[in-house]
Amino acid sequence: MSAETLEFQVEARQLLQLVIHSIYSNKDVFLRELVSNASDALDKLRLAALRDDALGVDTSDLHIELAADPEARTLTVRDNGIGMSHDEVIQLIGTIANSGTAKFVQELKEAKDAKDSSAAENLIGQFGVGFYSSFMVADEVELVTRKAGEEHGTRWTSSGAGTYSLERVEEAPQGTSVTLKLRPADSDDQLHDYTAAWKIREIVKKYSDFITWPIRLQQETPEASAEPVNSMKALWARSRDEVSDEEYHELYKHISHDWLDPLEVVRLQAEGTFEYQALLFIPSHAPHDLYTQGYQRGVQLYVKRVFVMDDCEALMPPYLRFVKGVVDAADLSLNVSREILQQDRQIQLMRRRLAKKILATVKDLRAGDPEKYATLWREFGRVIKEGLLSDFDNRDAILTAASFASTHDAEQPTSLAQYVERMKEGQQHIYYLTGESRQSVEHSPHLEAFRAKGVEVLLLTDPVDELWVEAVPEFDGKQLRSVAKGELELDGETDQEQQEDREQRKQEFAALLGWMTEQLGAEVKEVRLSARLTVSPACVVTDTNDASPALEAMYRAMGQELPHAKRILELNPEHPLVAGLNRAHSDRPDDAAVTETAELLYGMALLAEGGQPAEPGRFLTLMANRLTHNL
Ligand SMILES: Nc1ncnc2c1ncn2[C@@H]1O[C@H](COP(=O)(O)OP(=O)(O)OP(=O)(O)O)[C@@H](O)[C@H]1O
Repeated sequence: MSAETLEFQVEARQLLQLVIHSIYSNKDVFLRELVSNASDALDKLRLAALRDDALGVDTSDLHIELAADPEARTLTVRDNGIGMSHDEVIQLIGTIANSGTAKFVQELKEAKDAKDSSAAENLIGQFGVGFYSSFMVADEVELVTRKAGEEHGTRWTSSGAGTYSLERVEEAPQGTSVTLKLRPADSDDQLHDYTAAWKIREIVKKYSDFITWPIRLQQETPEASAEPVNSMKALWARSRDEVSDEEYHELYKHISHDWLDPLEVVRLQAEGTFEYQALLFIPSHAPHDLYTQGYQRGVQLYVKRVFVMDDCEALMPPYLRFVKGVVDAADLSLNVSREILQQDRQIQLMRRRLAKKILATVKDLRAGDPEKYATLWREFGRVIKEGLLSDFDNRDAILTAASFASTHDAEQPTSLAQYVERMKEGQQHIYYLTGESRQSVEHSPHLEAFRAKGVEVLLLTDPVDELWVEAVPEFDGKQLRSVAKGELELDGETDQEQQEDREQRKQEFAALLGWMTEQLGAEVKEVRLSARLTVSPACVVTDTNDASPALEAMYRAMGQELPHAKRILELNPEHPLVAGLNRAHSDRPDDAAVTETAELLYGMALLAEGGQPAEPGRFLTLMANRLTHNL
């Protein structure tokens, strides 16, 4: 069969261009990526053979082989793993499945155009370019592969420009070999001589020592090739002081496909009836697709050092899906299925313990390394808060680990414990305000009385905040209370005098309030006086037991319709506009100007909280009318 020429998918082509003209300084990592892929392929083959007797493959000597030819300037990475079919080669090598690719490529291009090489390097580091990193060191790459169980193989070749060729190979060994036609060494560009045995050894030791398959370096004398370059020691089974941070970091990169170091390493050894070892990593940045459906969790399951399963969802609750690592359990079958794992009581206990350990680590970081903690919370706080809705057992641990923006400090987020410490005398509640952005909530009229009295309010602007505040009743015995809900009674200040004052005001405004409630009845359930406002004339609040508009919108987006709850319009009786409206209503109850002003007041209250009137056009016409009258 003759060769076919195919085009790379657009994003893949763009990414390749950026890799070829790479600004990524550490070129050595290409070998780590190829060895990592080869190791995964061996894991997959062993599992496939275990599950399917009929596959008929020889798994007695699974290994990775590195062969260099200094004359021809080639380096080959060969494995006798699972291999790829013709279609898989197109799918896996010719395209990039990652959903964030287009955005990543765009950002990378911008960084390159701006000649900002550190930003570009950082972006590549966050995304990882896997197999394509070969093109950092090679002019041409050839991949020959035969999938286990198939008869023919496939040869893929490319120089990394727009296209690649595919060709059927009648006789190919099972597995995959990748041959790089190396570019000339250039020490200025950190492009080393990758045909030198010492260099290859150095790279493998540094990046791939823990790989559980033998990595053999083919040399002139066959005897020398028998000894693997890597030690193959499972890092999770070794004690902490035997393993360097670098070794942990390289294992993390292999598991996660991240190119950056993890933020924190977490170890756990459980002994007793159900023995397991866990080596977990908290990444230093959130992946692009953390919030997309089907995001794969990165915890791998091993049974007695043998890889069993990738992204094992039974080992981590969904809100800790960003955690990567390895769990090695002693007493499971190699054939264990996902379904069995989900139901296994021991696994459930393990999952609970792992979650607790991660949360305890977050808490410890807060005290011991505030800078790391700040990064962690910035990157993953949003997803950890999802646990407040699903992990009842760990609710307190999550609340304790969490940070929130607050009116106390424009820059520094606060913990709930710190908030409670700062609570004013007589204050019984933890106050919060939810909204779309810090900017919109900070200017919300709902905060006015709190600001005036110096009472701190948490500013919650993640979508998940709307949900968990409904589900979490209290922290440390203090109830959480929205400043935009219900009747405001600032704690500890309902003294006799104020009560009387309020009663009198109510009577003065009773007629206006009754009339406005009727006028605006289609949209609001009540118009009343406010204790919240000191500057603005009006604001809208949600009744105590009703869902906020944001929550309603959220349920709608999830395909669930909540009954629409009308809200309450609150007026500030001290504001000249409200006082004037009250007078005008009692003097000229039938004047259209009074009706229009009442409607405008409601529209203004909606705008003040970042919303908008139901009919913005009508609002503007009324406003123009009123302004014209005043000229
Ligand atoms: N040696 C190999 N044997 C079998 N399949 C392979 C081999 N190398 C690559 N593949 C397949 O090609 C896919 C793409 O590889 P590539 O290195 O580009 O990305 P990745 O390893 O999935 O992720 P990342 O880009 O984050 O490193 C792999 O997921 C794997 O399915």
